[in-house]
Amino acid sequence: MLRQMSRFFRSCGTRVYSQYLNNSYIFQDPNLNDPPRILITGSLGQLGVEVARFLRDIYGRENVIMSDIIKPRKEVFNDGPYIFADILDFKGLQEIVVTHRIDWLIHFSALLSAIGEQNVPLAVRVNIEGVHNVIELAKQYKLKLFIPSTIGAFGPESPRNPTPNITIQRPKTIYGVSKVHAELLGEYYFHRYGLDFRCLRFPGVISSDPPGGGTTDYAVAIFHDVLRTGRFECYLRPDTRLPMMYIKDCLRALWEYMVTPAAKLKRRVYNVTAMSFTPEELAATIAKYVPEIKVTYRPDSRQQIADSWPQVFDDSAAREDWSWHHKYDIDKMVTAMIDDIRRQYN
Ligand SMILES: NC(=O)C1=CN([C@@H]2O[C@H](COP(=O)(O)OP(=O)(O)OC[C@H]3O[C@@H](n4cnc5c(N)ncnc54)[C@H](O)[C@@H]3O)[C@@H](O)[C@H]2O)C=CC1
Ligand SMILES: CC(=O)[C@H](N)C(=O)O
Repeated sequence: MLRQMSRFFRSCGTRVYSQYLNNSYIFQDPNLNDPPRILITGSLGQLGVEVARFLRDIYGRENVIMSDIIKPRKEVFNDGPYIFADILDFKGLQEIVVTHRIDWLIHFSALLSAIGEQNVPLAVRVNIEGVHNVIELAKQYKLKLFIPSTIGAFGPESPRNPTPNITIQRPKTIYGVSKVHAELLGEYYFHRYGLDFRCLRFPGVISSDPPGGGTTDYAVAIFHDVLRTGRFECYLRPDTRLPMMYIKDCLRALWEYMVTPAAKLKRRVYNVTAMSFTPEELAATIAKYVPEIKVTYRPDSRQQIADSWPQVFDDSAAREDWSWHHKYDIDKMVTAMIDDIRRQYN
């Protein structure tokens, strides 16, 4: 149904289609008549599956190629092009870009903050060598390159409330170090070679898909546990405030940023966010809909990571330069998540 609507609106022209997608906000996407061919690396993770679905609805199923090193679920495999791509294999990536005539590269492959600390050498390879490969590839084939960064690119010496777009960045995880590296390398390639590098620093992203080993994952796990059992044991202290965003805002931020004309961008790396809350505040909001909820707290090593991250993220530069605005606050996100997860379990 969504696909049929998308086709209908697309046939009406850019303006109408964009209005339909954004509801109240008309966003001009000049790519609709000649859709880009998009490769997503690490596409079987929490964000990749959703981003692929979102972009396929806009640009057509065949134009968005999902890739990863793991075997896809049947539904993912049947939903559109899926190929094996190891981001450590430069020649293999070259072959994919050439064979599939890729225009945009969305680079999601990474080891997240908590899992990265458990295997630093692998995180260095995937998060740093992987970026070297995709950035060279993007330069060689003149691709538009999106690499997400994170609130984890800041550290204890950064101002935490709020954390501005430009400030001191001394992260204390290999994940954060690798993301600062990607931000700086991307900016360098933009200035030195004119590479169309784009990077958003996302906060914790909340969706019903399983997260990949981060510090903000509690805000996803709590919904699954509470809706199944009524209970949740949180690995962060109840007062740990972190910036967050619902998946639908994340998808729209990524797309709106990708189609913003280069002339409007005053920088290549932007903070984006939607809300900030603590586990205690999240539990209280869920309790409005699931009154029997019982949450206990047992902080582990992820507490130290969270304590070094921003509490409130200042994304005013994105709001000024390309009109970024979120639509989901904590209440709207909680009701959407409860609906999403109830549908999954029914
Ligand atoms: N989920 C979140 O809350 C946030 C995510 N991000 C960034 O967004 C991107 C995607 O995040 P998620 O989907 O949550 O991560 P995830 O951990 O769920 O997925 C990462 C994917 O990378 C793949 N991968 C690992 N090694 C690979 C290799 N050698 N070659 C190809 N693929 C490989 C994995 O198989 C996995 O499917 C990451 O770069 C992450 O840093 C940034 C901020 C917040
Ligand atoms: C905020 C992120 O980058 C990620 N979800 C993590 O917690 O590692």
